[in-house]
Amino acid sequence: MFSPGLLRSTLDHCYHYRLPPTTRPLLRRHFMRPLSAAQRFNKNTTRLSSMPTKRRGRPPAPGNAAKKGRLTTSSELSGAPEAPVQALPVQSVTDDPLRIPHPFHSESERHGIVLRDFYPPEMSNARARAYATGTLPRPIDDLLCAMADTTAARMKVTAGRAVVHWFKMDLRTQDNTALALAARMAAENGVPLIGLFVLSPQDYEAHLTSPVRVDFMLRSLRVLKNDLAKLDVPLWIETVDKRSEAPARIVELLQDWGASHLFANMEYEADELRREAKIVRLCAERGIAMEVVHDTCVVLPGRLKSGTGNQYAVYSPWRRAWVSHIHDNLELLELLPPPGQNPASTRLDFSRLFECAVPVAPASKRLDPEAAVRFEALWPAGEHEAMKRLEMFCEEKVGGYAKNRNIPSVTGTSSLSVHFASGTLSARTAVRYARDRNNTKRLDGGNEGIQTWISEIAWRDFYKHVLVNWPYVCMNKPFKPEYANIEWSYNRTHFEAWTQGRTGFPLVDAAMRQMQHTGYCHNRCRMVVASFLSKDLLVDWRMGERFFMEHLIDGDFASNNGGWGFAASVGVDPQPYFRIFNPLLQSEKFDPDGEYIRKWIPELKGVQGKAIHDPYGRGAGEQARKAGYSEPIVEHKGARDRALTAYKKGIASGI
Ligand SMILES: Cc1cc2nc3c(=O)[nH]c(=O)nc-3n(C[C@H](O)[C@H](O)[C@H](O)COP(=O)(O)OP(=O)(O)OC[C@H]3O[C@@H](n4cnc5c(N)ncnc54)[C@H](O)[C@@H]3O)c2cc1C
Repeated sequence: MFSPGLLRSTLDHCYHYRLPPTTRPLLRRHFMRPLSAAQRFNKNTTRLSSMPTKRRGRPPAPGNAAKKGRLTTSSELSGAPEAPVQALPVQSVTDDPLRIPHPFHSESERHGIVLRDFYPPEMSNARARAYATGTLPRPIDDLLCAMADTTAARMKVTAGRAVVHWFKMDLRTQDNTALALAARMAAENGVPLIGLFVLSPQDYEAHLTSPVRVDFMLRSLRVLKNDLAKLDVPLWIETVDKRSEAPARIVELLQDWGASHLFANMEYEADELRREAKIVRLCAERGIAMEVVHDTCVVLPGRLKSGTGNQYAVYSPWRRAWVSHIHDNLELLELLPPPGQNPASTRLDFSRLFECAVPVAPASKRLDPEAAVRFEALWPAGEHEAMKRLEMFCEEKVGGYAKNRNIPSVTGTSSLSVHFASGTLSARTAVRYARDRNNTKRLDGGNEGIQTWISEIAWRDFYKHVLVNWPYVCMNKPFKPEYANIEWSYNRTHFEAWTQGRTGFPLVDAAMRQMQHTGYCHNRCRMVVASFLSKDLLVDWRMGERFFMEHLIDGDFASNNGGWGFAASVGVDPQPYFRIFNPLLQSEKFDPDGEYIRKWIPELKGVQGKAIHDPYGRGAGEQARKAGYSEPIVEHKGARDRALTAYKKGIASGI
């Protein structure tokens, strides 16, 4: 059973969406205010306009969804044809100034940054700012309103034949908020708990999920399925070809199983928040209660406010607030138990569900057999492996973390990001485990390695907080909208040299080869290569962001976007854009003996001394050339000047 403190915190996680009294009227006001002419136009012409209706960048028809039930008609949710629309005069979308795309939108489409199969053109900077100021509802507002509007309906729902937990990026049984709540409800009502996982190949395309990440998730699902089976809990895996069909299919499954409660943890990306808002409403229409709760962060996004009542946009003060909030609310670090045993009758009553096999990856995301074996050996999957890795790191490495974490040739970091990204480990468990090993039992005192490591996990929370409050970062816009006006380069030769580790800058090349080979790259090296692409090559940072997502095993939208924002100076980092990494100095400082470079660039194995950092500039050019290593594709000083000019001009352009 849960302790009182833990129960409180769980309910807080669960019912945060019922909104603090001060927020609720605000949101209500926002959603109930009369529609502007432009909004009325958008609402009426959604199907007449050329814009697709399912996309990350489009807000819900403002002010309306809840009241008019626009999002909850079954036909819209199921994608079935609707009754013919009365022909309305076709007006230009430019009637709504916020719908005018950004002037450079065709560049971002042409270079695969905005995926037009799924999303609208790149939005204007004005539209991004409208999200920032709350003039446009954020995706989280959609979900909060859906939850608020369905409260009465959900409260009335009585226990059905089963309770369902929908696993998403929370592939674990330990300390899983929604799963624990589902399990408790099932136990209290004497009905079985059922696990559900929805595999959507289209989502993998739209979200650029890498094949290694899909492979890791599927392997983790196998572990999860076995663990649940020991508790007589079935795990049903449903493949939904069209992502727009997922909401209706989920409801259908619940109805088949006679389940009247569905639990899920919240995911903070725009598509997911909007999808969950739809499912909440659809479920409520069908007499099913869907509960979406916070779980993935230690501190709920949006919970911490600065002295002026605003959301923090800078990490350091936010982290101080994060630490003191946890110290004041220690129940945030209490861990939830795994589910208990299902009734024995489950095996009979739901026998078919136990027969469900974990599918193979969709064709476009499948690893070749050699790579599959390699990645399985490199990255054992599942929550037991995550715990083993956490214990081993805290026993052997965390003490030296502050000293070693920036040295890529040393295995000084935890490599747990893959587990956080797939949810095989909760961030709470990691923080709690490390804190308990600290002599002060504080997050900001005692062992320096532990403190530093916990503050890195705080970065993960911070970037999710940024994503929730500035959701346009999830719609291909930079956090600082005016940085969208920089005239980036789309030089294919440069970009490919970067992706293949052939830029002639050894540290950059070593890092990119590490990523290609292992699906992972050291944090310092991620910063160096991201800075190199966006500043030295002036290539649109979003091409790099995409490439990372397509190759990383720990690809996580918020952290990846945050990291790119930091390195390209377009994000929350308060440092000015003219702080430009010098790849040579970075190499000398963080890989002084060239150990990391030699490991990943066999062509340079024989290069001795300091020449390893710059073979062509330091007398080892002939040797490097003979071994087939590229010459530098740019000259840093000139590239730096070019970047400074382009940044300055773009920001000043005032678009
Ligand atoms: C350009 C760029 C892209 C990145 N893309 C991703 C990504 O897709 N997914 C991802 O998980 N991390 C990303 N990061 C952050 C960071 O590089 C990785 O989290 C880290 O290298 C993972 O290694 P580790 O688990 O050994 O980290 P450790 O040093 O052991 O840190 C522990 C945990 O803290 C979190 N963390 C550490 N540093 C950061 C950071 N800078 N930002 C956010 N969280 C952090 C991670 O969850 C990490 O597992 C990116 C950083 C940059 C600069």
